[in-house]
Amino acid sequence: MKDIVFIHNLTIETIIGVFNWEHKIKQSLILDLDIQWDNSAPAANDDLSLALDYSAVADFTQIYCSARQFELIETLGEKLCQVLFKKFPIEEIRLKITKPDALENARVGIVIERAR
Ligand SMILES: Nc1nc2c(c(=O)[nH]1)N=C([C@H](O)[C@@H](O)CO)CN2
Repeated sequence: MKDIVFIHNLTIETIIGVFNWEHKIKQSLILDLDIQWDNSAPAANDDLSLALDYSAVADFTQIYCSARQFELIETLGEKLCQVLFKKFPIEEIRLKITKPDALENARVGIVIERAR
């Protein structure tokens, strides 16, 4: 089994959606990130500089997503993975994006898994 650093329930307000009315308002998205990271060295040394700092990843993700505008959550997910690979030395990401207000009678979203 591989180690993970996770950030779950990261709530972001951004412009997202395919319809014209969605281009004029911000909507909530909930992101769950599971990022592969070997946690043994940071644990052995009790050293944040060896760890994947979840607050740095969460802050970066928040700023990136709230500053961009896409139609599909698939596009946002793909672009976010690409910039996370550039910004942090990470190898694999599982990303779930939920759009909680999209449907009244269901919870919908996507899951993607990407490797560098
Ligand atoms: N697979 C997807 N389906 C839909 C998306 C999406 O981003 N990915 N978006 C919409 C609309 O924007 C919808 O959320 C408006 O309520 C519809 N289907």
